[in-house]
Amino acid sequence: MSSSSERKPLEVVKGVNGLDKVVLRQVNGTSAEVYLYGAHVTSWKNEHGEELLFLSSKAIFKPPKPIRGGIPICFPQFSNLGALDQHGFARNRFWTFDDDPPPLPPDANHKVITDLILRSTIEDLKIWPYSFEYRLRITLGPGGELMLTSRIRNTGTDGKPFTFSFAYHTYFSVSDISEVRVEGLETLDYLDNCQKRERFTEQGDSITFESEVDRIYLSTPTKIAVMDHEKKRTLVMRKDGLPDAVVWNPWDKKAKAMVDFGDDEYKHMLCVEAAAVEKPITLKPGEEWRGRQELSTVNKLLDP
Ligand SMILES: O=P(O)(O)OC[C@H]1O[C@H](O)[C@H](O)[C@@H](O)[C@@H]1O
Repeated sequence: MSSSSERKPLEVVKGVNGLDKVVLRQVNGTSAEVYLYGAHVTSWKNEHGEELLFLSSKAIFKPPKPIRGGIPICFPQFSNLGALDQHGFARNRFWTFDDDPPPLPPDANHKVITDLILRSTIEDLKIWPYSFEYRLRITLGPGGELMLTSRIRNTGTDGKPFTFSFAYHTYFSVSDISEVRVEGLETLDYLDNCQKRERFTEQGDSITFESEVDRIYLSTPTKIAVMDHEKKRTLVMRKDGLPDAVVWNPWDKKAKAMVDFGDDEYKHMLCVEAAAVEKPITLKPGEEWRGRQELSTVNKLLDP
């Protein structure tokens, strides 16, 4: 077993079914992994090696099926809000290393960074007739904070603008969904996918879970906290350029209906998805959009 000092901060290895993945490691023992397939983060571990993201034991690492868990990228369409397949095609594509990354920020020296890139292909243009370049920067900070920064540019030369919706579809690992509380979404309006996507207002002082939840919270604060009572741990999401937040737990019935999801796994996961849904983003040729989320943990329950 190589010691942490020998293990490289950034390494490309073969993952499940021989799919390439990038492993990012910090000296404090934190780590993250991202598959080139879907630019899909599948692991984010704290300094004790505890996994903070949920990955289904039945996840199918076989294109074109998206990986169930981790952080799927929903682009250029969230859910069924458009003519494409559910959540668009970015999560079903092989991304490449951005071999010409933009210059690193001045404070990069203690961060581990990898850039992945997706460009429109001839095939993609048939289903979504817009040229784009999508750069995803994944950063593991010195304290183990995990940051995803998406830069999406309209590279079209035909003068055509394009419009897209987007989400980082983050699956958090939780001890017991009935012991989880979400802070930061109180009093907000949401669209309830379990009630024909009708608009409601959140009444609770925090969100708890006793049944299926599938809500698009609108114009949310930049910080959302997921409290795991059993672990006495708070998962903190900070986001920028992503005004909405989707909260999803399939509960028992939907769990049983998903082949790539264990019947009881709904008890140990919660999706909180930084998103741009209510107001899709329009880019003219040459324009670039940036959407960022940073995940971190606090080893206590933050006061409401
Ligand atoms: O099964 P998927 O295509 O990955 O979608 C999984 C879930 O994603 C989001 O959370 C949507 O709000 C849900 O309605 C959907 O069921």
